[in-house]
Amino acid sequence: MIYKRVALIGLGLIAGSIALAAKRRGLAETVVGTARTAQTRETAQKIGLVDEVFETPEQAVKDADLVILCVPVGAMAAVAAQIGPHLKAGCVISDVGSVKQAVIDAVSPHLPDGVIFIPAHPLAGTEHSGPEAGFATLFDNRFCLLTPTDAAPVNEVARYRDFWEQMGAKVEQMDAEHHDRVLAVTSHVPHIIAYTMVGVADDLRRVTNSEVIKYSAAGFRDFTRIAASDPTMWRDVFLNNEAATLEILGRFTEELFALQRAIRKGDGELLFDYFTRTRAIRRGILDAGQDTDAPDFGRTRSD
Ligand SMILES: NC(=O)C1=CN([C@@H]2O[C@H](COP(=O)(O)OP(=O)(O)OC[C@H]3O[C@@H](n4cnc5c(N)ncnc54)[C@H](O)[C@@H]3O)[C@@H](O)[C@H]2O)C=CC1
Ligand SMILES: O=C(O)C(=O)Cc1ccc(O)cc1
Repeated sequence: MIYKRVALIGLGLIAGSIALAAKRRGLAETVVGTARTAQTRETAQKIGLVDEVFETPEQAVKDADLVILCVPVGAMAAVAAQIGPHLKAGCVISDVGSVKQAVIDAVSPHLPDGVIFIPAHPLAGTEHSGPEAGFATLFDNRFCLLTPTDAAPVNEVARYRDFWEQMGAKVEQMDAEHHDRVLAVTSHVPHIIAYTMVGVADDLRRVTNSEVIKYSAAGFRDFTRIAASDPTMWRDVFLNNEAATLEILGRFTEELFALQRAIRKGDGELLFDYFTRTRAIRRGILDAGQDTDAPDFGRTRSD
């Protein structure tokens, strides 16, 4: 056991997976939770996701040694304001938001002295959401990035790292701004590209009444999976990682125009060289052993 009492705020895919993974490995004596809607609370209770479901975040965090905010990034500030005065002295508070600097800025002002904030981001998920989407093996062999400030005691960071490692994750530490720049490239912009491509195909379908969906090949199917991700969550990601995503999107559109020009000019050499370079990147990922077990970026439970 690492923490006696763990409280999860928001009972969706990530909180559900934490509850199941922590229970599976006996990392907490008690895991409690709360969710905004009565329906989510009822479902969580019915499927036994946590030991106890509370109606309000204030009730849920009472006496908790570890509190994890598992709500959309845009909701973090309001939740922190609500629970701040009710946190146990010396407890650890964390979050799982896909963006880190904005969450630190939103949450920190609401935390009383003595509470230890260790932001985290598990690089694991699916396009599904809600309490029934969670599963115990979600974090197995996936990275979890911690972005604590210097104020967090080293021993508490080590303890929290242990918690994630025992849930199956590979834990690394970096500063929040760096995290947001890296994730803009590896996750946020790829998501907006998928949303765009599916939107374009949908527009075409309407215009030509063609059979885009019916005959969609594997590449497009992958886009549709990503583009089925939760709209609230992804709206909040872009609103809260604006600078980094805009910078990467700027570079992306420059490259896209270069490729567009090559196609128009019949510049096969440019296209071939470009695709040869990108193929090597994929092989690099495979060689690093980061794709063999991908439950999230590559496939889902239902595949
Ligand atoms: N879905 C994914 O693949 C991943 C998500 N994350 C991050 O984890 C967090 C949670 O995501 P999921 O578990 O996927 O979402 P989810 O939609 O499955 O669950 C979110 C939970 O937050 C609650 N909630 C929503 N708005 C709220 C509000 N305004 N106030 C209070 N509670 C509210 C919902 O009722 C629900 O219980 C997000 O910050 C997301 O960026 C991190 C890694 C992967
Ligand atoms: O489902 C997928 O392909 C994902 O990309 C999952 C995911 C979504 C958001 C994150 O912050 C981390 C992982």
